[in-house]
Amino acid sequence: MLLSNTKNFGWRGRWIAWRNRVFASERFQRFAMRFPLTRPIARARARGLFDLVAGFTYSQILAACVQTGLLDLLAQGPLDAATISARIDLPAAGTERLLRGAAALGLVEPLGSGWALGSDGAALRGNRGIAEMVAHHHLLYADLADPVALLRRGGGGGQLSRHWHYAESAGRGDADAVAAYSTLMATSQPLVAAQAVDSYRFDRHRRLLDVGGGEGAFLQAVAERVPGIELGLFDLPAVGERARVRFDSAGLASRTQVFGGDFLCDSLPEGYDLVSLIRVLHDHDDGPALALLRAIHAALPAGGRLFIAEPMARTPGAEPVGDAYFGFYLLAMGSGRPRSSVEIRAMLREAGFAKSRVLATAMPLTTSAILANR
Ligand SMILES: C[S@@+](CC[C@H](N)C(=O)[O-])C[C@H]1O[C@@H](n2cnc3c(N)ncnc32)[C@H](O)[C@@H]1O
Repeated sequence: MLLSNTKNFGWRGRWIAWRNRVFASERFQRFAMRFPLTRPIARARARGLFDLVAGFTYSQILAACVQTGLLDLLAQGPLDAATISARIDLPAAGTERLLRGAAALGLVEPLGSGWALGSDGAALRGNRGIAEMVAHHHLLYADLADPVALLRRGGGGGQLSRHWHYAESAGRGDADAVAAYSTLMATSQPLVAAQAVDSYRFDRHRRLLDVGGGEGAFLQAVAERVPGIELGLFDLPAVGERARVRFDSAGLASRTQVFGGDFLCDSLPEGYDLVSLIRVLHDHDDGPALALLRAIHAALPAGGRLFIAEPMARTPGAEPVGDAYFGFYLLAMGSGRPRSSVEIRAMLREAGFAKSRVLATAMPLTTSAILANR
């Protein structure tokens, strides 16, 4: 017996059912491959489907490139395979296999009798944060080895939730527990900071408090752009200590104040006319996320503003990053979910913010931004 009755889903349901019957039919697929006008589309769709099927293998080739230092090595200039093999400490056959796989993905490219860095390899190397993300992905992939089991147990309980200590033990984490994730956040912050700082006039404000500010990399980027602004950072005490070290060595100690605490139960410092939440909201389930927005609303003066930046779900052109990548990443982490800008703005209204708007960013794939008025 059929469970679904397409009639219940209106004309769109009927259209989708018809389209899917056509796309699934072998006769149509054969026709689309042969007919000159549909052939390029058929090939592109097949390639897209193959990438979906093979994505994990591609990621592991990239992981091997990062782990062996292959991309860093070729960034110094082209080399022959024997030298590469000796330098990355793989047997000749393994080196050849890796080079060919990486070349197929645009990470390296053959050059005469040797090998050079490929254009995508160069772009990846240009951002240390990406290499750090790739390097920690073994934790995610271990948790995703059985995705159905992960979905059944409701997330968490694996390697990634141990890495993000606060996901398992909300509001806690000693120096050892916070070290690895804080380093990852600080090295990947350039992916976000430049865009966030470009998307809004931070110089309209006198005092900025970055809540969940990590090691202070974002505030350091703001300080470089906006000379007069006073800066505050709120994070778990062990993370705050790391921020203090960064501010001291960057000569920012006199402009910054660090507050250690748990933003899920401690009140936030007042006297800041701008609060920022950078890659923080999506880490938390709806209840705590709403409580945090309410706490920020309470700490802001009338006319104060909240700036939120993180990758958001259902961002046009960047859909897989939200609900696919972060949807499953945060599931494995055991806390939070990616939200669309529409969902975040609805939460802001619920928390008491009078108005909010989406700000344009250069690369919504990594960073979307919202500004809310108290
Ligand atoms: C994903 S990191 C983002 C760090 C930084 N904003 C960035 O973009 O690089 C989330 C931060 O929130 C902090 N955090 C998580 N739960 C917290 C809590 N209950 N109280 C205070 N800070 C917390 C973590 O320690 C971490 O530094």
